[in-house]
Amino acid sequence: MARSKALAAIARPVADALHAATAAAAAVPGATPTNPPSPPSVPSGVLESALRPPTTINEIRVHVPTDRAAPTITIPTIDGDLPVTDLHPLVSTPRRTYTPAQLQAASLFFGRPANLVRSVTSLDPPCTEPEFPGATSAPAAEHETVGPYLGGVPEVAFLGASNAGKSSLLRALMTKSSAKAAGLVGSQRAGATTSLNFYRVMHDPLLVVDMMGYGVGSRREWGKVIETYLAQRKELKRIYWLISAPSLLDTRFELAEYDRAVLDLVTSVRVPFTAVLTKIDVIPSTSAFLRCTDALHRDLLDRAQGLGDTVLCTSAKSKITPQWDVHALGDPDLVRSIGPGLKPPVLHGLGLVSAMADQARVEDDGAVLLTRPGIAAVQAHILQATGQKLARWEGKVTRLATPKVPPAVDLMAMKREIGKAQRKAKKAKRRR
Ligand SMILES: Nc1nc2c(ncn2[C@@H]2O[C@H](COP(=O)(O)OP(=O)(O)OP(=O)(O)O)[C@@H](O)[C@H]2O)c(=O)[nH]1
Ligand SMILES: [Mg+2]
Repeated sequence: MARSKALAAIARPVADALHAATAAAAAVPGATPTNPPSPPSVPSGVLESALRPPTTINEIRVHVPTDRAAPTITIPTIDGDLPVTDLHPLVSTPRRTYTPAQLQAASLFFGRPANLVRSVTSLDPPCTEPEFPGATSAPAAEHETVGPYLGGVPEVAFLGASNAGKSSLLRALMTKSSAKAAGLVGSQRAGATTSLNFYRVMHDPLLVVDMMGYGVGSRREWGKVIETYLAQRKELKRIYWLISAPSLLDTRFELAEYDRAVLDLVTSVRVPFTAVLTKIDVIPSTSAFLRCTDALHRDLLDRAQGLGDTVLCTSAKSKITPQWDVHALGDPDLVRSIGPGLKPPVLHGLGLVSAMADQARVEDDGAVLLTRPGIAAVQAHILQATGQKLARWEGKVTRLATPKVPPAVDLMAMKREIGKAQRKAKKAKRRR
């Protein structure tokens, strides 16, 4: 009831904002969002405040001295280079950390067969008024409720704009065969998922809901379904709000108008939520990665009233080679030396993501290949959000003769391997 009231209070402004944003996008077919003016540079005095992230991080410079003295990392600002230690409270990502055993336990849980148990296209009361103007016209809606069958089971939902990567992330959480059997596929076409789809792993008391998207490519009546579901579903324990890295790169690190409106909606329904930065494999550099997470944090701080607790970073691609500066941010010695608070896995960059990957492998040319970055962390997060006991699954991990998930990344070993591969490559080059 309280949720409904809160929703009623903001539904109209949200719908208006969605209308404005979607109509603007629809007005010029194929138009890309106009780039906002560059944010002003921030004087270092402002950066000292631990409450707000910086509004500019253009580039990070890393200087690693040859004499093994402590390296320095600086960020250029209008007041000169700012040592990165000063930025620690601002640029570090507060996130839950999981032990390797917990991550393995979560993967083990999701490694079992999962099913699509229900698809819902419309919720009672029937939707009569379009809430996402600018979207295409509606097919005849089939009205149904989620039903008593699924009542009482804690659930989490994947919310995000069309094409944000919701279905792909869910597919990455499950085994290939479960995802195939459940018909869970990602699609290049925005608006591919047209219903609320409830998935369940075995008979465990946990449902993961893949939602239809909002924004460009969505349909009018979906907005009402999304709002009603978020506001009224008492089983909903946590919302995972997905923002794709390509969309942030396109808009020069600004959230789209409709994403901001949805952030306000999510905040108003008072369901805890977690932001997920998806498709991190397309991010071209460490500084772009920092600016993506920074943009999300800024909006979470400004608008989410402390409800959105963290930013998880994921790629649904099974293997990625980040193009980031491996030596700068993945080097544990370096990481340790730059400041007490700035150590893995809190650090942005490769250190953070590789710590979240199931496995990191060094290729012959020294490139690092990460397997399923962020996926096990999302699995563990979901288990915690729905009250599953990770410890119960940890026990099973140790009893398994061959754990399905490879051991967690050893950054030191990775560093040694990178050095070895690079020396080998150099030698081969000299010989040629
Ligand atoms: N590079 C890259 N592409 C991705 C990733 N995740 C999803 N994609 C692609 O993004 C597109 C959209 O993915 P979906 O999972 O269908 O997105 P969605 O949010 O479910 O979209 P709707 O169902 O339309 O709301 C597909 O072409 C995917 O292959 C990722 O981690 N990396
Ligand atoms: Mg989908």
